[in-house]
Amino acid sequence: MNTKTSSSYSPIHVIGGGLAGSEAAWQIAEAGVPVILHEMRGVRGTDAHKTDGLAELVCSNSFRSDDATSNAVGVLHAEMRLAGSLIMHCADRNQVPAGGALAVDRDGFSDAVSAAIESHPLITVLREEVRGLPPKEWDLAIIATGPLTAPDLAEAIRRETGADALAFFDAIAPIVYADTIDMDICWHQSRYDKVGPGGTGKDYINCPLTEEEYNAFVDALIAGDKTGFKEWEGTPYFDGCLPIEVMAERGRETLRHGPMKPMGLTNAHNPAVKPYAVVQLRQDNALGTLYNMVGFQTKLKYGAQAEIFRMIPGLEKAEFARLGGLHRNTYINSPTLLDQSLTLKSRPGLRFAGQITGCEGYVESASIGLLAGRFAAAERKGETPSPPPVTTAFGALLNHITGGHIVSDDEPGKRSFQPMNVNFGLFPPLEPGALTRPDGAKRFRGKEKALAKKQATASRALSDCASWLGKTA
Ligand SMILES: Cc1cc2nc3c(=O)[nH]c(=O)nc-3n(C[C@H](O)[C@H](O)[C@H](O)COP(=O)(O)OP(=O)(O)OC[C@H]3O[C@@H](n4cnc5c(N)ncnc54)[C@H](O)[C@@H]3O)c2cc1C
Repeated sequence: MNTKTSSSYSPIHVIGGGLAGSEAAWQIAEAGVPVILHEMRGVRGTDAHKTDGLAELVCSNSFRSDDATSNAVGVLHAEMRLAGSLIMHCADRNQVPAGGALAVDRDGFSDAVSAAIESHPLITVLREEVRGLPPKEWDLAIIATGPLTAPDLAEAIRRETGADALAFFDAIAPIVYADTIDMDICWHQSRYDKVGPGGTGKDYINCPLTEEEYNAFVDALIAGDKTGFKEWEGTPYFDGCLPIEVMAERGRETLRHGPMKPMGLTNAHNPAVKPYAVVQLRQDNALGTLYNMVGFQTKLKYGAQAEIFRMIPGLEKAEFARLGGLHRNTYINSPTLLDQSLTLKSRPGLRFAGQITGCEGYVESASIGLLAGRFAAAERKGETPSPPPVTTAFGALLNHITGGHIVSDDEPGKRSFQPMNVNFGLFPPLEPGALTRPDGAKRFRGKEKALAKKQATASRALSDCASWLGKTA
């Protein structure tokens, strides 16, 4: 095996070159420790990945809100940037306009991550499927094989952990060729004309529906031909990623209050008439030739998808670059299995990272990869890994996964562990008296208080993260 080893340390093995594994490998190498990154794509694919590129985004191209002042995922972005994240660096350089969100050109992003990893003097990439738990010689290793871990390794993990496999469903949304969207019916506008970084307030394409069109669309969704998935019956959906037809089944108005809400949008072709519902499409590549249907993840059969989505005004002649789909998503019961440095308690030296630990989302997966990489590098150098304070977004998410924050009588493993996006509910409450109005008055009114709490939590997180990293925020 030809490995790059211009370091006195022996290598750490990272299995899986997705968002978490790529970030973990980068952090280890930047700490001066060599890495061998094992990625199976190129030899074996998954049901959702389409390329051999590292850190491929399997569905949406959005890293969600980039607002570090009052949004938890925006705070996580900022903390990752402070910690020298490769994933954030490449996302920032491949940004496409998306209102207040950070969305990326998916190919440009993955190419940038691949180039940085493959050219790093301390990282060796091996294209191979790892079929079992790391052998003894790999004394330090990280498993970051994601929700679509190949079956042999998934079975080996199940045998080692002894726990029943946990799983839920994730669905992906279709992507449309922009030049097949009828712009005599649709118009460009961001909700409430919000202007994000590099944006114009016109970042989305909007398709208007009348009440009659909306009702016909909902009926068609409910009647549509669904993918058969009997073997997975009883597996729950992740609530943040419900298939659109499942939302439609929950009530006629559900979609109009969810992904099809018309608020903050004015039909440029007919400003006097308020649309009853709106379908939004977000730019998916830097060229602006592809747009994804926002919140339209689906398990409808391919034929049914094309037919039903062409009922949407403006999409009558839409051609799809990719249709939606449904995938099983596997994760481990981390609160019982992992310690605070993401090490498997039953096998010192073996860490887990990314979505397989039970976090949810691209940014969260990458951030847990970042932490696992730092912890493993510290261990290799004979240092004690130091977890981030629980007041940071890193620490809040880590504590959700490892269960360290549970102070009730319940054992961590006894609660039902559900994958979760980062959110302010995971952060500890503010210290008494932490909220003060700029004018010095004590009382906040209504929404003002909720916003002030988020802002104070965000600012505490960034300053504590900077101290943890030995930097200034
Ligand atoms: C269908 C689907 C849609 C999703 N959509 C979104 C979304 O829109 N937005 C969002 O924020 N999150 C989404 N997620 C959730 C999650 O953010 C992504 O799955 C994310 O890619 C997880 O990052 P990861 O690094 O943990 O796993 P991955 O990015 O999947 O990386 C794991 C890597 O490990 C490799 N691998 C697997 N088994 C082996 C093996 N045995 N040997 C070697 N290599 C192996 C895989 O090829 C892959 O490259 C989705 C998940 C799924 C399953």
